[in-house]
Amino acid sequence: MTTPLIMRVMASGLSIAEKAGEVIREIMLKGDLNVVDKGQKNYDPQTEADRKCQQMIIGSLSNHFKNLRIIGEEGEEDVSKIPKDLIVEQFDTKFLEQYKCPEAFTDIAENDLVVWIDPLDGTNEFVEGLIENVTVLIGIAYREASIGGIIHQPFFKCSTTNKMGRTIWGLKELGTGGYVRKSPPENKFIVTTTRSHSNEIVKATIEAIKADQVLRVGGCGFKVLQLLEGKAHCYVFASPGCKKWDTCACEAILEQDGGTLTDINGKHYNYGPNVEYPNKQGVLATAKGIDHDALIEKIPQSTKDSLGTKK
Ligand SMILES: Nc1ncnc2c1ncn2[C@@H]1O[C@H](COP(=O)(O)O)[C@@H](OP(=O)(O)O)[C@H]1O
Ligand SMILES: [Mg+2]
Ligand SMILES: [Mg+2]
Ligand SMILES: [Mg+2]
Repeated sequence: MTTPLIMRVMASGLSIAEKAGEVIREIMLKGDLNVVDKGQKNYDPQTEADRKCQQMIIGSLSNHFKNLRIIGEEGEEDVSKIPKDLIVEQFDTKFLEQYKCPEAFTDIAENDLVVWIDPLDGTNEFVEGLIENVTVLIGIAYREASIGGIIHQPFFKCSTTNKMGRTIWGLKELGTGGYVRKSPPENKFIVTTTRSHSNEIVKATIEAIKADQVLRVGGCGFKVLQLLEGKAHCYVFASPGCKKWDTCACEAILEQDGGTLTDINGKHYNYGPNVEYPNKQGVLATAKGIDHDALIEKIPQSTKDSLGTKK
């Protein structure tokens, strides 16, 4: 019997994400990030690593899955022009040997899926040398909902093996892997939020939550890792700045872990092929066991009004 598509996409994504991590470390070591500002109004850096990893991920997935719809942060790619040495052929065989496809996903076809790629999440922090914040995000949507995700953290150093890089994954109805989940402390309430994209509404919303501690770090992926590993109770970003490629992988992993990721009104985003890219109603995520609805109640009405309530 052939391996179901969703398992092959996951296994290919796991291998590609690891290789993308190597590319990011190499470029960092070389020392020239070759930064371009792609922002219209505000500074929005893109480095050599964002560009090369996007080519690697899109080129490699398209090589195996010709009809897969892939949307990447750095724009359209002409797959025929992607250098051959960036193509990753491997599938993570350990993943395929260890896990069986969930019953609900055995009959998925390529054109039922949309894959959302953030080749390097936390670019601002990468440029500033805060490398722990950097992740590679591959999110899989089926029938408009996020069902699978991969977060690779290239600069994570394993304390026992000293190996650089780790890959965290989640697939609906199957489970998660690559990390050890931890609950956040019970004696205080910690919120994590943006470090480099704040504004008056973002600040006022954080104030209203009255957290005991506010962590300001880069990247949607890194903030969700903080929720998985008990470093924060919730992630609050009352801004339309995050895009579908930031949240798709994160949502699947966090929700499979028992947490929740929605907009600030508690609604899940639609990750279908024709949606707008910005998450216009912001991002609200809670770790397993944290009351998501209670957090929504704490968001000021003025914030909800300013971000709107439509899809
Ligand atoms: N105001 C804004 N303008 C552009 N991008 C924004 C943004 N606010 C958030 N983002 C994007 O959302 C991701 C997480 O942001 P933050 O680190 O501030 O929490 C980053 O992804 P990238 O680093 O992949 O571009 C960042 O660029
Ligand atoms: Mg991003
Ligand atoms: Mg990015
Ligand atoms: Mg970017």
